[in-house]
Amino acid sequence: MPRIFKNEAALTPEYIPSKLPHREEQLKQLETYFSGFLESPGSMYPKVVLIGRPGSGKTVTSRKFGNYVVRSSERVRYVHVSCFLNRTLSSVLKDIGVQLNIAIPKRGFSTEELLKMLLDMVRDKDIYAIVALDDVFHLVNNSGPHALGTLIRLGEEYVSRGDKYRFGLILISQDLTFRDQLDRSSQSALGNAVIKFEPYTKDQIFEILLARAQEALVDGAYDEEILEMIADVAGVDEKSMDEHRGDARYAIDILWRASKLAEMKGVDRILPEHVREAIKNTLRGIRSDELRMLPLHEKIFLLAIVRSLMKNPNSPYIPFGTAEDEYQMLCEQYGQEPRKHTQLWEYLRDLNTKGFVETRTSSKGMRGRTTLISIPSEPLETLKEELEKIIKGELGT
Ligand SMILES: Nc1ncnc2c1ncn2[C@@H]1O[C@H](COP(=O)(O)OP(=O)(O)OP(=O)(O)O)[C@@H](O)[C@H]1O
Repeated sequence: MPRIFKNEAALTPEYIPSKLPHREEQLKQLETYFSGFLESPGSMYPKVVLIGRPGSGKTVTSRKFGNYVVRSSERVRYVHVSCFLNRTLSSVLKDIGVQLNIAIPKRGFSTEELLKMLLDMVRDKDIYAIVALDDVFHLVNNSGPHALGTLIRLGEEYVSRGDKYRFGLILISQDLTFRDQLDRSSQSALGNAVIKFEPYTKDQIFEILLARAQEALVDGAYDEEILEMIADVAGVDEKSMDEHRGDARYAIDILWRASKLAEMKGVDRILPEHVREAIKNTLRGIRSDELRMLPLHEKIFLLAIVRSLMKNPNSPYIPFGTAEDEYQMLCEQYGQEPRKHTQLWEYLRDLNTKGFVETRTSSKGMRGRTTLISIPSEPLETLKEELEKIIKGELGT
């Protein structure tokens, strides 16, 4: 009887979820740009560029649109080509051929000949397709801008052959630098239709995780707080330049790893400690040097946070006041004069900036408005041992 997963596949990178929270707008835009082509295939050659940082949902949104295309039109197909795997024009053309079930010879022909064969077959079989070129900058970087220019300017080719427009084009990339490398007329043929994918905020990551968790995990195997804890490290944050911020892939990967850990340990709930370990596995190890550099009382305060969290293994967060009480006790134990309340806030801000802790304001109603603290990326036991060792050394006890 499974205890954590009900459908583990829903946490794999290839999975296309039934809902795409926060990408409804982009999907709608795609539908609008291609509506003329879908209603009247052959009447136009629509081209759209999707840009955004890794993990911002470009691929999954394009594929989801592909499902819509197939559902809503009997005549138009959807072809998704990875330019990471197909870095030359001939390789791209062959992949399009394979997906459209058109036999194109593997070798012995120039790119121009391959293109001509593809276009002839598409016309003879009366095929229409929307082609998405994912990570298209790989094609430009490896084969030069001319390769992509050829595809963009297929419109002229159809006209000169007296054929209809057979394809629509979706170009997916992290930014628009690939477009700047194209020659003038290809740029103008490409046009200005650009759909932007902003990095996800913490709240957005939370909702994405919630939707995925509902598909993948057994009810009761996770608390929403567990998902918030992951959202804290994966959502965009003005303070952090971490490249993973805003990346849904990273967030889903952490959830999957934490679920796996819970499963391996034979328990039926994902605990904060599983999340910490999962995040630690995706990142660097414990940052002893950075710990050492903190002022003594900031270390004691961090240790107080760690100890408070350890007393509450089921919850990822503790209120500020709890950490403060624990800090007072620790100061007594270490024979230290406690620092003032305002100084502790300064420490908290610094610990947050350095990535040791995350903070959020508690939701209204639940606990009143208070600052909640979590330590998402370090197993507490190792952090506690390390801090105690350093503090002892510093106090010479
Ligand atoms: N809004 C969303 N809802 C649910 N899952 C999402 C959402 N956005 C992204 N994902 C998931 O996050 C992962 C990464 O998304 P995707 O591959 O689409 O990103 P990308 O922008 O194409 O990144 P890259 O540039 O690295 O290819 C996938 O597993 C995808 O299913």
